[in-house]
Amino acid sequence: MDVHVTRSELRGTARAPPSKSYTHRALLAAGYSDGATVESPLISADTRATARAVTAFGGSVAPAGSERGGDGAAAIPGDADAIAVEGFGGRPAVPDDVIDCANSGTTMRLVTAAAALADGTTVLTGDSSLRSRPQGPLLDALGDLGVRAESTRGNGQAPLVVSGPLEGGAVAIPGDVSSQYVTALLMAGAVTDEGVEVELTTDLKSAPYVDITLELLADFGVEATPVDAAGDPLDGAAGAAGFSVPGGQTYEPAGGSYAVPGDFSSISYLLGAGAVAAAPGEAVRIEGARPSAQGDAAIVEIVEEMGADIEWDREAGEIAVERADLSGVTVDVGDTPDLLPTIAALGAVADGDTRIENCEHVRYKETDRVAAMAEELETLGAETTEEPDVLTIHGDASDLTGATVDGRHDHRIVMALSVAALAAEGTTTVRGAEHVDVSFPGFFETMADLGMTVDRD
Ligand SMILES: O=C(O)C1=C[C@@H](OP(=O)(O)O)[C@@H](O)[C@H](O)C1
Ligand SMILES: C=C(OP(=O)(O)O)C(=O)O
Repeated sequence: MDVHVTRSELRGTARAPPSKSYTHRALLAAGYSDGATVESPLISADTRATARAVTAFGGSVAPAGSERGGDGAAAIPGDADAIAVEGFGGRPAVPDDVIDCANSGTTMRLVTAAAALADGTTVLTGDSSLRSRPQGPLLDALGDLGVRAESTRGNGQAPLVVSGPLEGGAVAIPGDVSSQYVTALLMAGAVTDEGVEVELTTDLKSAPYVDITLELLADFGVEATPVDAAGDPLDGAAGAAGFSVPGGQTYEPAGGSYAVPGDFSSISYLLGAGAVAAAPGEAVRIEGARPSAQGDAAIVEIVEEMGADIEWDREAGEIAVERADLSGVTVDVGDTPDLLPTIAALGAVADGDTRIENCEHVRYKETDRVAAMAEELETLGAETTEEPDVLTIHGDASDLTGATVDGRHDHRIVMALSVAALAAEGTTTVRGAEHVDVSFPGFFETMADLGMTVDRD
């Protein structure tokens, strides 16, 4: 599907969708439990993949309050305000079919480790994008823990074959490809007999996502600890040399339910759009923005540093942003890879250079987002410089004019280019707009409600 975005003035209030990262973890944690309710979940293509996996392992998912069973993930309406999960306990059944992780890297990593707990063989696949992403370090780690975990093509990419059961043990793994490998091992390790000790062989990228994992595990009564090189406990994942999770634990959320916070990766598009295109003298307001362990909340400070006037009432979870003349910034995205597309789009609108550093791991997402943003912003008239680990957008040499740009089958590229389109002369066509279904299904409806002129084919 193509959408056609015309330069617009925005005003009014939007609500952030629930966090995709928290929803994935809450659904699987509920699966590891004897059952729990996930409140305010994100219902999207990616989280439906995790819900399907929970069902495949012998659990069940249904809108809270509905009859048990039903068609599982597919039957959950997009506006479900809670999901009742029947858990499979610590031992997943061997699925009777291939688990399709669709476009979701988080699902594939977390479910690969879960599959290792089953006393049999599970096959996992995904769409062409997901089948091109790296799974090798997790497969090697599971292999070192005594599990058969292989790529059918022998190249560390899906389809994958996993044969358990995983008993636990000590394992070393790189931290600079995907933090999801660590999350996966910690979540599964808690229900093994022996527990899992993870040693990192490199620095940890995307560390705040492991903090999300640690926070959620604690909320489910599961203990997992980041440690320094001496093995001493740390308060969080930043700078950790490893992680330790005892076995034999039971997932049990306080009160039998878990409430998912708003998604700051999705908020970044709403905040960026307001900073670029809020009507003169008016603000764009965002609800559902309470603080959590999400590293992507850094977008507030980043857009402020670019020159926008932002008010964030953390208690109420409300952000207000007005349009501003933006200036370029230098940002390290080692902890916040998903912000690169948004920051790059804003850099194309700002004066001066925007330099996005420490971004090599952003090349391993749904697409190579460093190259994709460089190329598609240049189609709009921006000037960029791409290096292996740095993307620079030269705002002074960027004069955005509407054009046809390719969303690269990547939800974040689609949404970031739509933000850039708000500052371009004329109309911009964004191809592949349907991919917002992965993390923000109502994105274009939300933007239209704020005043974006958007037509769809
Ligand atoms: O754990 C998670 O929920 C995620 C971790 C990040 O991936 P990496 O850890 O692979 O950088 C991020 O890009 C992804 O959108 C979600
Ligand atoms: C990369 C992302 O998610 P995943 O790794 O789950 O595909 C994302 O949401 O930007």
